[in-house]
This record gives sequence, C-alpha cells and structure tokens, in this order.
Amino acid sequence: MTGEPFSCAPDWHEPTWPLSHAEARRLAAASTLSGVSLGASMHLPDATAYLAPGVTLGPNQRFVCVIGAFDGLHAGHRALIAQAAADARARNLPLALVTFDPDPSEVLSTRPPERLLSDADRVRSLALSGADAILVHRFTPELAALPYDRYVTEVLGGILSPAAIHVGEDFRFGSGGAGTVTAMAALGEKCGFDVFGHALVTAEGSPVSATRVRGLLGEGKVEKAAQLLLRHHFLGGRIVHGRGEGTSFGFPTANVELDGRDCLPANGVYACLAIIDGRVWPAAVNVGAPPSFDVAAHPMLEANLVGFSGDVYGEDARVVFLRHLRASRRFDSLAELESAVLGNIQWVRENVGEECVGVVA
Ligand SMILES: Cc1cc2nc3c(=O)[nH]c(=O)nc-3n(C[C@H](O)[C@H](O)[C@H](O)COP(=O)(O)O)c2cc1C
Ligand SMILES: Nc1ncnc2c1ncn2[C@@H]1O[C@H](COP(=O)(O)OP(=O)(O)OP(=O)(O)O)[C@@H](O)[C@H]1O
Repeated sequence: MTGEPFSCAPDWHEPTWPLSHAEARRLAAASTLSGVSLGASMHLPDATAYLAPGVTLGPNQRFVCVIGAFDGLHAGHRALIAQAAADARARNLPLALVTFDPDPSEVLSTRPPERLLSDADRVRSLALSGADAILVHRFTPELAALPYDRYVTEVLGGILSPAAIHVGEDFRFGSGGAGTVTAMAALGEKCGFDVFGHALVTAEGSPVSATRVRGLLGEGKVEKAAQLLLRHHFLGGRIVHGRGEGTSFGFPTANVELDGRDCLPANGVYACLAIIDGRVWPAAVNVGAPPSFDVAAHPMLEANLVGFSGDVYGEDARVVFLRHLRASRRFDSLAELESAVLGNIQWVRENVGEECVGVVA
C-alpha cells in the first residue's frame, strides 16, 4: 500500500490480438495483483488494519470511509472508492476502506456464492487503490447480529472517527439490514459525520455487481466479465497430477487443483495466461471433466502451457481467463479430440504467444 495519489480506475482496455509480450505482462499483472504491498499491519482485537506510512488509527482520528464486501473489486466498487478518495482529498483527510473477512455472505448464507477473489486477494486489490488505511473486520455471527448504529459508533468508532461514510445507494448492513443510507444519514447527523449513498455504476443499463459478474462467468462470458471487472478474472491453485493421458495425445496438461469457494467459469475451452514461478505462459485451458471420457463430472481445470516442456507438479499457478474459445464437447474418436485441441492450442500460439515472458520485463 502506498498512500500515494489515487488510481482506482486503471487504464483498462481490452486486449488486442495477437498479444504483445508487454500486453501479456500488463494483463497478468492487472489480474494477479503481483507486486502489491499491504503496508504495515496492525492487529486489533477483532480486526486487522493495513496502514500507509505515517497513518495512525484512534477514536479521534478523522477518516473518510468506504464500507463494503468488495468481492471482485469491480468497476462499481472502484468508482465508489474513487469518489470517496476525491472527498478525502477535498477534506484533507486520510481515506479508509472498511471491509470484512470472511466475506459476510460466507457467514450469512448457507450456500454462499462462489467468490471472485480470495479474502487475501480482495485485500490486496483494495491496497492497489492507494488508500491510507484498510480495515478488515473479522466477520462473525455476532458482528452480523449487531445493529448498524452500534457497529458505526462502537466497533468502527472505537478504531477511528468517520468524518464521512461513502457507500452505494443500495447498500444496507447491520442486523436485519436496517443500516440503509437513509438510516445512516440520520445517525450521521446525530454523531457528526456525512453519509453519501452513490448512484450505482451501470453497464448496458443495469448495475455492475459481483452477482452479475459471477453470472457472466457462469455462462463462460469471460470477456464480458472482464469489462465489468476492469481486469480479467483469475483463479489460483496448485498443479497436481491428472490422469496422464494428455501426454500420449500430444498435448500434455497441467491440472490445477481448485478451491471450491472460487468462481470457476463455465465448462469450456479458454485462451488464458498461466502464471507460474514468476513467468507468464500462454495457455489453452479446458474447464470441466472431459466429456469424451468416462470421468465423473466434477470441477476441474487443465492447461496446456504453450512452449513449455518439463515438470510443474507442486507449483502454484494463477490462470487468467482471456477469451472463450468454444464449448467443451464429446468427441467420437481420439483423433477428432486431438485435432480440435491442437487447433485450440494453435489459436493460443498465434494470438497469445509461443513462449513465456517474465512477469517483470
Ligand atoms: C485446450 C483443451 C481443450 C479440450 N477440449 C476437450 C473437449 O472438448 N472434450 C473433451 O472430452 N476433452 C477436452 N479436453 C480434455 C482432454 O480430453 C484431456 O486433456 C485429456 O483427456 C487428458 O486428461 P489428463 O491430463 O487428465 O490425462 C481438452 C483439453 C484441453 C487442454
Ligand atoms: N455498481 C456499483 N456502483 C457503485 N457502488 C457500488 C456498486 N456495486 C456495489 N457498490 C457499493 O460498493 C460497496 C460494496 O458492495 P458489495 O460488496 O455489497 O457489492 P456488490 O457488487 O453489489 O455485491 P453483490 O452483488 O455480491 O451483492 C457497497 O457500498 C455497495 O453499495
């Protein structure tokens, strides 16, 4: 975390094909948050704070605050944070981003939605915003049951003094969701802080939301999801042994062990970047159990790394989804399967690259 001038709306543009090495690095860095530093961490009884140099917390330290779960840190979240940052600059006050770990949906719902970012990556992407402080409350059933006014005055108010709170206009929190913008504004009048409920950022007529991004990924629309995320969706996992048949077909694959909590795009074939040990590989990826084989349907991801030969078992990989190539399908013969997959690998070779590049030039 830098605490430097704020850049929450990165210079996002869609990739141009074929990708240059510089473009591959840019997409990999934007998607995987490489090189983000969280700043000094401070452990409070029920929260962790990450602070830029020179920033201190305390019940009398005034801050402009933004509150939310921020799964995905999509375009709406970024715009909200940018507006709060402008307010903080105008008031000459530090900006604090207030969030929760785990994501409240994991505690509140018996079937929480698949997450767009792990808790650690969510905090790292918030750190990219250049805010002065990130406050991560441990989200427990007890915190969920707390009325919003007690949360603001006792929990948040015990750590810092909000001069202003910025949220989206639909935001509500605290026990029973009673902490709406109107209710908070009334509390703010009593306690001496301003409340801003910002209009939601929309795309093609409807609000950008984490739920909407998850829906697009669930349909395999990774490019559309990237427009709302202002980066490409990625997943991380350890490379483990597969069934070992790909090698005999002429396209070895690295199988990535998935975390069931992460949002896996729909079954299908994708052009990706795979980041392994500081290098960015062009990758042809199949999501889902191969329909041509008698394999029990279960979430899986296998990647052919273009230009790679060797052993990557046990390495951690991050797979960045650039483009949907086709639906995964059942082939009647191995020859047809092999020819289709080699065609996908050729597309990746021609459009994403023939070899790896270093994460840093
Ligand atoms: C780019 C790519 C596309 C694939 N497309 C399909 C497909 O459409 N249908 C299918 O049954 N398997 C597909 N596969 C999966 C292969 O069948 C699988 O890699 C092979 O069975 C080897 O599996 P193993 O590495 O677990 O041994 C694809 C794999 C890759 C890398
Ligand atoms: N499109 C948007 N424009 C502006 N602010 C937004 C937008 N979407 C969410 N916010 C605000 O960002 C903060 C974090 O919201 P939250 O994490 O609940 O987002 P969400 O994307 O709506 O999530 P979900 O779809 O899972 O409910 C809240 O203050 C929320 O109101």
